[in-house]
Amino acid sequence: MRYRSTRGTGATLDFEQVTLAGLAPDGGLYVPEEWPHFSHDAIAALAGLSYAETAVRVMRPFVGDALSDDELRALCTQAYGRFAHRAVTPLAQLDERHWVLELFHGPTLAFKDVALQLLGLFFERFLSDRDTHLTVIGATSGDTGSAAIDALAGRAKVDIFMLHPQGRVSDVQRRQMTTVKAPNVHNIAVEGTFDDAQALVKAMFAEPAFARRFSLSAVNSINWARLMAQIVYYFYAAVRLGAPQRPVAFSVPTGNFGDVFAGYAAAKMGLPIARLIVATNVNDIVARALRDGDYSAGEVTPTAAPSMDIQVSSNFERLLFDLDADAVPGQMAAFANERAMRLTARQRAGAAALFTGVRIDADEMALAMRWACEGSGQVLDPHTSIGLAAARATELPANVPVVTLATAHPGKFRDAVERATGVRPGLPSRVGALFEREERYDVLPAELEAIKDFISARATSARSG
Ligand SMILES: Cc1ncc(COP(=O)(O)O)c(C=O)c1O
Ligand SMILES: N[C@@H](CCOP(=O)(O)O)C(=O)O
Repeated sequence: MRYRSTRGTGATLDFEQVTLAGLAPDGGLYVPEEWPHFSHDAIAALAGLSYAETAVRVMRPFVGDALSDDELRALCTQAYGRFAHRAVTPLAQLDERHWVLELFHGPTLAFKDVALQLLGLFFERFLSDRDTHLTVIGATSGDTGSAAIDALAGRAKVDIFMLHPQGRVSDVQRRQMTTVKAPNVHNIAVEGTFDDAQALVKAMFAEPAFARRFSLSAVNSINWARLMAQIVYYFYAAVRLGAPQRPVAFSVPTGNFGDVFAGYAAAKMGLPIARLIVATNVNDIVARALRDGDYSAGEVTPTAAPSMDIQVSSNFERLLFDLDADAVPGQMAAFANERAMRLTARQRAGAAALFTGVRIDADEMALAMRWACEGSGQVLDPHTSIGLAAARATELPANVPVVTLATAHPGKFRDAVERATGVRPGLPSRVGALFEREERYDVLPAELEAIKDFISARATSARSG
């Protein structure tokens, strides 16, 4: 399998190269040259397999010869061995139609662990026979940061610099990042929004000399390996609910469009997905784009679901490329200049065939959280509740089960959950004594030169190179 950039320039890469590269030098995102196809029988054969074995089968065509079957299996077994639930991503039923897929049983309590535990091992494996020290840069609205830091802390040959928007992540999220003491971990609180942090990360990749000097790599969902690992749980859940015989719908709390794009990839690979519900909070750029073709970024509004407080949704570019590739370079240039662009007719029609965008406000989120809590005793976090509210608002054929992706543990957002339900969720013991540990982070302005200077002064590759 080879990967090409959504901006259409530059060389194609293999899986190992694409994993280490992160973002393409032309500013695009890497996508596979073609989608592997799973037949009805190949999907049926996934029934009863463990999560790790399902992961091996689903990811195999994307990995190519970068890893042998045995190597891939060993890495998946190691990554998913750290999850607190034997099913890794178990399903819980809310009523006859609604299910939640619990993606928060990893070490840092959010769906990010599913991919990042594996990505940390891929980095280690691919760097083992290279004379390279990687500088991983990332932007987080709260969950990617802690998951990436957990996956990379203390690893040889990798430094991680993680940018979060100052004051806009929950106290648990911040402490999960800032109380990690490993010397290769560097936390930066940026005076701005997540979008500012993400733009700074992309700007560093766009400077070839800087990117080369520090061997930059990415842990955000701009890195293809992240999305590849997220495709697995769509197969795992759908097969448990009757696929390939029965189609399943998914409702996905959405910000950067990575998780729901992984669902789109699963559908392209042959999984019978009846609908992908793209659930946003009031930061609804993607819901608007799907509804009206208008992809225009407004100001970010802080909400009780801070991980989705995003207006520039990186992975939407991958969808636009898959639906009408020729239009993408012009659209992205327009967006860079005006923070606005329009979808083509082909993109709108192609997206409408599978996606429904739904914007959920604070009251609707709280209502859904209470419905789950009172009806089935399930305490959901604000992001998952947005997904559930959108799922309940979407009409589907009677025999189609709807799976809402439970993207975070409610304990990460205790105050918001308590406000809506009166229940204050606890934190699982695996996160440790977060509130007793000392925090360590630097506050920097959202300015490229300030961030580059900070990285230049601390990256190991600067000392050795
Ligand atoms: C808890 C939670 N839910 C949902 C999302 C949105 O996922 P995506 O950015 O892949 O659309 C995020 C952030 O990525 C998150 O941390
Ligand atoms: N919600 C995310 C934002 C970054 O998303 P990613 O999936 O692109 O890493 C976060 O928690 O940081």
